[in-house]
Amino acid sequence: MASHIILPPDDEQQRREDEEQDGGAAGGGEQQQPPFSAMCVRISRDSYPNLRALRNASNVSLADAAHVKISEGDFGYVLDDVPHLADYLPDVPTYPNPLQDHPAYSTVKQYFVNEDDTVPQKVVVQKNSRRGVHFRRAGPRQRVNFESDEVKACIVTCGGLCPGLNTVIRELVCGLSHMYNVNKIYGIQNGYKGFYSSNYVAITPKTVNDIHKRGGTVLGTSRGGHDTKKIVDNIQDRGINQVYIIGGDGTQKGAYEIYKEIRKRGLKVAVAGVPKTIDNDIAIIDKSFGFDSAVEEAQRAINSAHVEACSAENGIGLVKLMGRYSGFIAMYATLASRDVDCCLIPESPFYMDGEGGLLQYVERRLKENKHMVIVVAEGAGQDIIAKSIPASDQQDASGNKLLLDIGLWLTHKIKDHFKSKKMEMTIKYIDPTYMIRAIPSNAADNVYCTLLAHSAIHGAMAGYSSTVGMVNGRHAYIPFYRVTSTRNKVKITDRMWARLLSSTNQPSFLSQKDIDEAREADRLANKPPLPSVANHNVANAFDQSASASSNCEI
Ligand SMILES: Nc1ncnc2c1ncn2[C@@H]1O[C@H](COP(=O)(O)OP(=O)(O)O)[C@@H](O)[C@H]1O
Ligand SMILES: O=P(O)(O)OC[C@H]1O[C@](O)(COP(=O)(O)O)[C@@H](O)[C@@H]1O
Ligand SMILES: [Mg+2]
Repeated sequence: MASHIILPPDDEQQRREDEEQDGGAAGGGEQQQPPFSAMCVRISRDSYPNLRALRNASNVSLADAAHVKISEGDFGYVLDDVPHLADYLPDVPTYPNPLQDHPAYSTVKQYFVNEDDTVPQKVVVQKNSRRGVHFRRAGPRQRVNFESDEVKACIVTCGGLCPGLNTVIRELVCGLSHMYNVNKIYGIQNGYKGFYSSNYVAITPKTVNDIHKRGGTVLGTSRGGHDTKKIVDNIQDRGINQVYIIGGDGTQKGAYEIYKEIRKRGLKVAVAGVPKTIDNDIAIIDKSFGFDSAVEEAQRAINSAHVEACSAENGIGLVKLMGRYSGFIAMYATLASRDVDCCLIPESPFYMDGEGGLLQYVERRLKENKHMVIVVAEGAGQDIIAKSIPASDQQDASGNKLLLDIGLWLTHKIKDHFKSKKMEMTIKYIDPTYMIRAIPSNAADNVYCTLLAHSAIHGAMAGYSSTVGMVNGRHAYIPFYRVTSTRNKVKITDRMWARLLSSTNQPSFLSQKDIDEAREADRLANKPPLPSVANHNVANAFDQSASASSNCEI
């Protein structure tokens, strides 16, 4: 992985401009800070020449650097922009947005989003803060790059299930049809491989009318099967010009590959990613759709575990929840429930035996309360299980590591412990993982899915290719590379995890070394390595925004 971005090698003019800029930026004195009151900051196109800021964002491979569009404004303002059709098709025509004649929208005071509106990545600032990184605000544009009858859109869902998938599909179809009068919309079946191995299915508002009441995805989904060339060949052959891709981090990586191939071929095709993940592990965005529904459903399992535990002598209820690398569902379900005595997540190491270990805590809790509830995220404690069970290193078709069953393993360990102590106890292990992600989305998620779908449509119609997402409560177009280059994780050095520890009263299980390591990891994650000749304005902006990257933190 490259430590920073470089300019495309063929852009000699840009290189010269950058060198001139370097001098200015390095020699600049202190700038006065503007008032920072609005969520969306308006910028002027002329105020930010294009830039060597490219070199300062982290986690972007050299090959991707050519696709990064970063612009600078005053007072440390940085726009991390998304690609547009006009970037490689300079003569792409524009048309008035048909929404302007739509009766439902005629009363809206300012329906169209100003082209220069942007959304800040960080909203908590200090008096002297630089303005930091911004994303292009989502929403309908005055002019679009597609005529309604020219659009041939397709929708695909990839990866694991998540509540709300059907709602997003429904709202994409209804939004395209009702807002933009698009009537050529196709469903790709069973994930990425469906682009080249199945028929495309025509979908209309009528056929999707009731699907939001059902869990799963009516289009089907799968892991693996991403073959960029075959996918783009099919898009090209079938004349598709808007591709809506709903899926998690793996899917968004795939969407980015598709976009790059489309651009390489010079096709007039917009790619819109709608991020999906029940684990809530997608970077930058506030929260992924379906997450609230999943946390709500998890309460039912935790309640059952509590009832079982309370009804037995020394009863333990153990609930395993999803969360491969990120323990957000476990953390939020625990905080919401208040019946949980211990929550274990992948981000927070723990140990079983000895002073301060899990077994000692369980024993103490049973002696005090006669019952307890443990919530464990599926990715927790994989390192300790691997010590007792040889790890197989198996992967799923998408290359995700297959996990060992921490719930079952803990159940046996706890049973063995109390047996050796000759202490009566009962443990009930509940694994509701697939039940939680197979439900339909709740009301709040349904609304969220609708807005995401609409943002995706407005962006594609206006010629942008990006992932859509909510950033600090406002919808934004986020570059693909940004959502795929890091993973959102629970920060055990943040206040939210402290709240959890204080609500469960569990030990933190952390040694000083663990804490130091966690702090160091945060520090490194928040500080992109700087190139030798740095533009400090932009570097600082990235610094600040990175420290705000822990979404779901209050
Ligand atoms: N690095 C990648 N490049 C291209 N496609 C990918 C990449 N990682 C995953 N994919 C594809 O994205 C799809 C979904 O990925 P997966 O990891 O299973 O789920 P999710 O998108 O929910 O994380 C799969 O079809 C997989 O082949
Ligand atoms: O059995 P499957 O379908 O592979 O799904 C299991 C995984 O799906 C997840 O829900 C995550 O799915 P995504 O990667 O699709 O977001 C994990 O929590 C879980 O490990
Ligand atoms: Mg994933």
